[in-house]
Amino acid sequence: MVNIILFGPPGSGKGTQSDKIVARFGLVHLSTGNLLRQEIADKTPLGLEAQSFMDKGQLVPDEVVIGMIDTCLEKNSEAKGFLFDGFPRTVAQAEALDKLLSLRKTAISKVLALDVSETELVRRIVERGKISGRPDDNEETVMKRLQVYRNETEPVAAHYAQLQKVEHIPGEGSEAEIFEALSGRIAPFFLAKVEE
Ligand SMILES: Nc1ncnc2c1ncn2[C@@H]1O[C@H](COP(=O)(O)OP(=O)(O)OP(=O)(O)O)[C@@H](O)[C@H]1O
Ligand SMILES: Nc1ncnc2c1ncn2[C@@H]1O[C@H](COP(=O)(O)O)[C@@H](O)[C@H]1O
Ligand SMILES: [Mg+2]
Repeated sequence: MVNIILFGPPGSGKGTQSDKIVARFGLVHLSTGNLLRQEIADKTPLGLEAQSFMDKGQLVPDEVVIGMIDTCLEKNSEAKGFLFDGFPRTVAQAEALDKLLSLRKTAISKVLALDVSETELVRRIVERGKISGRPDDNEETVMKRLQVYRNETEPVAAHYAQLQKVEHIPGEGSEAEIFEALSGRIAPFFLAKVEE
């Protein structure tokens, strides 16, 4: 299996690039943000619990998102690999993911981290807020989300850097350029499989 974490702060382009990556490589896209927004739209108890955290730019409790990912891994047991977007966001989530994958005799192949300046992140999210309908797409909430990212999510990169799994990719430029840079890091995992 090929398991990629697309890592980066809010607004760095994870969702945009995920759509292109799954189309090219056939990985299953697991975006915890999208899954949580679907739970909210469906008015499930999980969605109701998550909504208050999301609207304030806070993280949803670890056990909630880890449970969602476990269910998705189970449902997609035949997948050739996964593209994780917005997960893991805490070291506890990363450790849980490593365990869930190892139970399935697989592991994270690569963490691709998109680097974008804070000014550009805020600009993109405020712009996206004009059309997204996301209650957390406004300047006040994005500042909170960036603070949470620095405090709780950046240590996830350090966790995978210890395992030599992290590569940084410039996240500013055209979507096509960024996609080619990401694809160039993912393709070798598929070539290696063919040569085995
Ligand atoms: N290379 C780029 N240049 C300029 N704008 C971009 C680029 N890539 C994505 N965007 C725009 O920036 C906004 C944020 O992108 P996207 O939704 O992909 O980010 P994200 O990392 O998934 O954010 P979040 O974590 O908040 O879900 C979108 O409106 C998207 O169209
Ligand atoms: N992995 C996650 N852990 C905790 N909370 C999460 C996680 N993924 C998403 N969330 C919540 O949803 C919003 C939006 O997420 P996006 O990835 O930006 O769509 C995030 O601020 C958390 O509240
Ligand atoms: Mg996104």
